[in-house]
Amino acid sequence: MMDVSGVGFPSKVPWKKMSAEELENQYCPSRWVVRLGAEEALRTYSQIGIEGTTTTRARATRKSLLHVPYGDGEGEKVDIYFPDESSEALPFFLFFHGGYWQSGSKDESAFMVHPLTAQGVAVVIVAYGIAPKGTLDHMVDQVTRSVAFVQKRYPSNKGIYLCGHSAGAHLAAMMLLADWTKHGVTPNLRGFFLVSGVFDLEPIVYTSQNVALQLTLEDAQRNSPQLKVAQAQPVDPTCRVLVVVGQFDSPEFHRQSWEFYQTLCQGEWKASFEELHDVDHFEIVENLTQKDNVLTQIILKTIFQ
Ligand SMILES: N[C@@H](CC(=O)c1ccccc1NC=O)C(=O)O
Repeated sequence: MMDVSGVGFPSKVPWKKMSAEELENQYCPSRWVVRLGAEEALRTYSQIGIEGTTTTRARATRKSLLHVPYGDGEGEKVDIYFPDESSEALPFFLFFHGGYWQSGSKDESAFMVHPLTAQGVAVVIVAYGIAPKGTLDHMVDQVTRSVAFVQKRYPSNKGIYLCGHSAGAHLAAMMLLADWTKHGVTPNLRGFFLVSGVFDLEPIVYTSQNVALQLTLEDAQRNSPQLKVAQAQPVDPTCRVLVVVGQFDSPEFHRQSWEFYQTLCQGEWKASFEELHDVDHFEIVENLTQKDNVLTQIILKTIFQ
């Protein structure tokens, strides 16, 4: 009989039947890049991130507040980039970089600053304490505090939008589950952009990524929005959640995004799903440097709808 639900046993845990090599491959995004070799793809990604952030782009040309602390801990800093207008009644777009919770930094992740600030959006690039020094639980706490910080500092904001890439999409998705009561503020969350994310962390435990992360199965389950989001209530039921994956992302990354989207739909979340044509795990973010890019346009349309 056909499984019309699409979430029956065979489709739900295909990774459990994979060999260790196949699982490693599925969770190594650079191996799925078709336009370049794996190492060159990673180099290009970090080069575009650095160029977009420092030398000629965001920091040189936009009004900004750099290395602003959102907490007392080491590295708990954000960079805030502003549009030309001086109002603080702006939409705020927060970005959480990827790198499997063990690489990347805010200083090379300001990809989208130009096209978004040009349209009147303030962009906040968030740093968090990566592994092996930082634990995943601590990163989730840091990200929660960074969101609360923006709401407290800019109470007249016209909406807070969270965007994460890959591991950063996981951190952003954890904010769907956050308990804001202990932070003394309810952020004005209006949208989530979850780009090429990982939402069920259990398979990661069995890959080489876990050497630095040291996740137990319990850590992975506690930090898996896939397992928790159906029970969570949106603070604002009109808040949009957009799940996006690249055509050339691996089948496991496609499965992760699709199943997370389906679970969101089973709850009360206003979710949508997009597979972006002709892009891989890295181009999907690199292209946010361009104003005419399809994801840039989706983001702007969502913010200004
Ligand atoms: N070592 C990984 C790197 C990686 O996954 C990655 C690198 C930059 C930004 C996001 C990444 N993936 C998930 O967070 C790879 O070779 O694909």
